[in-house]
Amino acid sequence: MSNAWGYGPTNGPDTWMERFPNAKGLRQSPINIVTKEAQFDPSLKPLKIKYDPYNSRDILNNGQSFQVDFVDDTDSSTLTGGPICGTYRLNQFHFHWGASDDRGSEHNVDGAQFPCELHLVHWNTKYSSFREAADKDDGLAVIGVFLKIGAPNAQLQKVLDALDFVKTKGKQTTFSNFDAKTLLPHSLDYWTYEGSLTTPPLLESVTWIVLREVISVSSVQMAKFRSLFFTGEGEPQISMVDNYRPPQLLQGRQVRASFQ
Ligand SMILES: NS(=O)(=O)c1ccc2c(c1)[C@H]1CCC[C@H]1[C@@H](c1ccccc1Cl)N2
Ligand SMILES: [Zn+2]
Repeated sequence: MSNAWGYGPTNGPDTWMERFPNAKGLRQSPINIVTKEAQFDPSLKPLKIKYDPYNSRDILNNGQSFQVDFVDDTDSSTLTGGPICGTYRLNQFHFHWGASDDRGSEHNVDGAQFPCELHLVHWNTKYSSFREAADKDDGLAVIGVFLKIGAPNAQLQKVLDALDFVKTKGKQTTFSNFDAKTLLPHSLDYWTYEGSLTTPPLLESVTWIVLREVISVSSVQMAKFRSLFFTGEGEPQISMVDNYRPPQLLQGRQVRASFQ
């Protein structure tokens, strides 16, 4: 079996640089956000997020996480404003989580990790497709949302209920009429910096937009994330947990805040 990248002891984040030289780049993600060093930038615009539930298509276990894919052939689910120029289309969202509630997020805030982090991935429509945008400096914009242990999240539960049908790598099922906006917190205050994909190919093409306000998730709901497997049907089962990359060096980058 090819030694595909993953999160295990022999193919995890510390080995990725062997096959993906971007790992040693100067704008890698995630990072630890030091809130006192994030400078308020009054020129930053509010985020404008318009998601159409009609665009949600399916849910897939891709062997590293699970993702909800969106039809992105029109401008009906878009991100504009904020730190970006132009219009970016929602392509998919996915999560990263830990084996226990004390870890799991990719970005840290003042050295603290959350049990889970949601990524909503958008691509710049100045390019013809996600794949064309994926390796351009201004190609992608990812909204990061932290999940914190608290009350059960009814909107998230709609996604978690579908996980029974995508337990193993490669499993996919229809997931229609889902409004991704219902996963967002009330406040759209954010930190932003120039970074990369947090998994191979680690392309340095992402404008990161990390929301300050968290959404809730219960411990029972976190256990549902951990019921997935990295492995395919019929293979020895390896639980899908700790699918996060640790924080990378800031390398002189500035983290800006949309709020004072
Ligand atoms: N944690 S994250 O948000 O920074 C992140 C990291 C890596 C990748 C993704 C999201 C997503 C974005 C859509 C495609 C998918 C993926 C990919 C798959 C097939 C081909 C290219 C690509 Cl890039 N890679
Ligand atoms: Zn991600």
